Amino acid sequence: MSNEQFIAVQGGNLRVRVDGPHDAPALVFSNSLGTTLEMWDAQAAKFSRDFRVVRYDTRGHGGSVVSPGAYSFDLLGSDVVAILDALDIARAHFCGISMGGFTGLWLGLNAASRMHSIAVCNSAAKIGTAEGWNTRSAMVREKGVAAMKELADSSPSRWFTEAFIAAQPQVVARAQSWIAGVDPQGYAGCCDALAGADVRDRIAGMAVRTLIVAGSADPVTTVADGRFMQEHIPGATLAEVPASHLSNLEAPQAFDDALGRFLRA
Ligand SMILES: O=C(O)CCC(=O)CC(=O)O
Repeated sequence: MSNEQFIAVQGGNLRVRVDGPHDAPALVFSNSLGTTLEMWDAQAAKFSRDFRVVRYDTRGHGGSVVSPGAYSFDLLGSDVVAILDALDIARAHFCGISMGGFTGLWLGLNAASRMHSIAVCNSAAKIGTAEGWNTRSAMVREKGVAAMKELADSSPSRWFTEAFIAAQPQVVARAQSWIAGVDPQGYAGCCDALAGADVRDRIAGMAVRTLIVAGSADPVTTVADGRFMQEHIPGATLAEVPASHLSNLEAPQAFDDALGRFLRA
C-alpha cells in the first residue's frame, strides 16, 4: 500500500509519502540538500516490508510548499516532529543523509523522546563552512533557476565516485534532475540552515541509539567526520560503505545491510 499526502508545518505543507504496514514500527527517511524523497525509492521498497516507512521532501525541496526565507535546523527538525504528530506516531526510527543526517542530530538532541534510533549518514556535526554555504545561498538567490542548472551540472563529482558516474549514468542523471528541479529559494533557505549548523560541542549529549554511516570516498562529509561523531556520541557505531556522498544510491546493498543490521539489533 502506498500513500502520498501533504502535512501542515510552520509556513506551509510538506509532501509526505508513507509505505508499509500501518501497525509496523515507523522508520522516517530524510533527504539530502538538492534531492527529494525519491532518493529513498530503493530503501522504501525494501524496508517497507517490516516498517511503516515515512519519507518527506525537506522544506524548500520537491513537492513541499513552504514560505521562503532563511531556514534553521530548529525548523527542519520541528518539521519531522510535526509529521510524527500528524501521523499519530509516538516514536520512530530515523535515517537521514547529509542535511537529513544533521536533522537526525537535531532530533537526538532536541526530541529524543520521539526517537527509537537515529542513523546519521554521510553527514557531520558541522558540514562545510558558514562562508561556503553563505556564498552558495547568495549565488542561488541571485541567479535563480540558472543556478540550479549549474549545481545540477557540478553535483555528480561531489555526490558520486568517477567509477560510479561512468557505470551508472542513469542513476546520476536522475539525481541531477532532482536538484535541477529544486526551488532556488528553498535550496538557498537550506544552505542558510547549514551555514548556522554546528553541534560538535553538543553531540556528547545525544541520548538515542545512533548509527553513523560514512562513505569511504565521500569528499563532502568524510570518514573523519563520521569517526568524530562516533567517538563523541555515547554508544554510537560506525559503518563505512564503499561510496561517495550519496551512499544509499551508490552502494545500496552495503547501505541497506548496515541500516538493516542496526535496526534489527
Ligand atoms: O548533501 C547535503 O545535504 C549537503 C552537502 C551538499 O550539498 C553537497 C554538495 O552538493 O555540495
